[in-house]
Amino acid sequence: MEIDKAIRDCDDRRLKTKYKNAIYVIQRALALYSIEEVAFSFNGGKDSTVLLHLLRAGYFLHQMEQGHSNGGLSDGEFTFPIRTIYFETPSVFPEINSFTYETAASYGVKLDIIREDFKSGLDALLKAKRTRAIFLGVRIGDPTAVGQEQFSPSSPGWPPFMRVNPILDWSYRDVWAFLLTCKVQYCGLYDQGYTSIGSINDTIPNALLCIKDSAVEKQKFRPAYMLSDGRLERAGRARKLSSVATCVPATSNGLKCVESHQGSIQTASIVAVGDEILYGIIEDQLGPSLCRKLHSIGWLVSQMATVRSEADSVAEEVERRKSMSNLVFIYGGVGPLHSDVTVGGVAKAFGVRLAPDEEYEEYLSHMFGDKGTGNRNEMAQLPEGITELLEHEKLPVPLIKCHNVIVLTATNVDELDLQWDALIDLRSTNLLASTGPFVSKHLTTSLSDLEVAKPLSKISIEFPDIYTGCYRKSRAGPLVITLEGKDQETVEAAMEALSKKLSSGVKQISV
Ligand SMILES: Cc1cc2nc3c(=O)[nH]c(=O)nc-3n(C[C@H](O)[C@H](O)[C@H](O)COP(=O)(O)O)c2cc1C
Ligand SMILES: Nc1ncnc2c1ncn2[C@@H]1O[C@H](COP(=O)(O)OP(=O)(O)OP(=O)(O)O)[C@@H](O)[C@H]1O
Ligand SMILES: [Mg+2]
Repeated sequence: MEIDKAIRDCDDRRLKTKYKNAIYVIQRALALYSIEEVAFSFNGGKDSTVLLHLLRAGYFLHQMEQGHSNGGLSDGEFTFPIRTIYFETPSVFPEINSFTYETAASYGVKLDIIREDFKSGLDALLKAKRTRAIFLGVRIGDPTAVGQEQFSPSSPGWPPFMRVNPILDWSYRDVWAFLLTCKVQYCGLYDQGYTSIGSINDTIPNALLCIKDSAVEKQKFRPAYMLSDGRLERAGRARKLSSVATCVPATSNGLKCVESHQGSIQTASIVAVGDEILYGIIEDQLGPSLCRKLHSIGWLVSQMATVRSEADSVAEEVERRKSMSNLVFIYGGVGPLHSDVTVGGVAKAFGVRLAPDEEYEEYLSHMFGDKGTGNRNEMAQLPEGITELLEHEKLPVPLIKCHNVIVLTATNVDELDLQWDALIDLRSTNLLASTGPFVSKHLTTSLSDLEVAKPLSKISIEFPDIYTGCYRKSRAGPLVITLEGKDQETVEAAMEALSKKLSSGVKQISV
């Protein structure tokens, strides 16, 4: 088998180890699932090209182990036995598309073409054919790899199958070492400076490979394998635009909108991460405290959510909130433990990967001294290209800000106070500018909800800038009505009008 031979004959020890481990994962998958139950997701990209050849080798070696002396293939037989799916979209690069078809034809791969989005396509596939595991060319640097292992069940909300990622731990360099050592064909775009390929709408050649030659009019690029720092593999990929970005005037840096807002309403979302809160083992104290703090500076907290300690859950919530609020605060799940998935989830929400941050690492080594282990380095992995460190003399380690998402590391209210004071103090960033405090008026009444409903709704119509809210401490107790707004006179006028409407059973309380 030519791939296996090329690796055996080469003297790149690192590549040999990577190959051996990937083949091991493939063989375990083929032992766990029957050949009819597995599928390979192939799209002509460099990573899936690597995987195609690894699967060919892995299947061959698996067959040899099963006692087929020729790897189960009779002479001249070229049929690749694993069902192969390709999601073909109108925005695919024509070069990628033709490479996918041509490669499939060369290696006897029968392609199942799917022309739906990933989720619906997989749903239909699973309904039509029993598929328990899908091989993917996902690697650790990909935004989508956050939280994944070599065998990872599909995410909540996705059809159920096992994602098998044999090259998860391969670096950019490993991918090119493999393709060049095995002398296999790859898509021609990689020779034109493309280093990671999405769609024609979001991918350009990697500027780091640009050959600056003023004599030549058209820009030229070096081949992808010449990119020396694999962490910059995705530099030619545009950031994904959020589908709900219209809700607030979000800008590309997500923060311009927070600049000067005296009298206007700024909104914040709060996300707590922790299975313990959801199990009822501990009570979240930071959320309510943060609500009070934000309210005191005139911000509106539009949502407070608690999510599981799971990168996908964090990513989903942050993705939704970041485009609907001016700022998102997230806490819990920050650190080196297995359950500390918050920073990874934030990276995933923005479609970037985690990469080592030397400055942050420096802070951590000051803090932990020599006690650090490899885990400490993991803590210094931050969302690449979007992280700003918020430094303040009161903070031993800066806070992490990714566009409009702030990761708080506080574990109790005292620590939160400290971090809040630092954020307020960071005047240069104008992050948490006060938008003018809310003015609140409360009144209690012994009237029933039915009696109050109509007058109160009239007030909301007459005073559209005023928030009206009601609550009771018990079903039998009095009803407390709150009117709140930014303008003292309007709030007072609304309160007077309401008091008149509720002429009996009313007692105004001081604020
Ligand atoms: C076969 C297959 C299975 C996938 N399963 C999941 C999944 O379980 N969870 C998820 O969030 N995304 C899943 N995805 C989507 C990928 O994570 C990712 O969004 C996609 O490959 C696009 O990557 P790109 O943005 O790097 O081009 C799956 C994609 C494919 C092709
Ligand atoms: N349109 C698609 N059809 C089938 N599989 C896909 C598709 N898009 C992504 N995948 C799967 O997801 C994996 C990761 O995609 P990704 O774009 O990161 O890698 P790639 O396309 O192989 O290489 P590159 O990073 O250079 O684009 C692919 O290797 C493939 O297994
Ligand atoms: Mg790709």
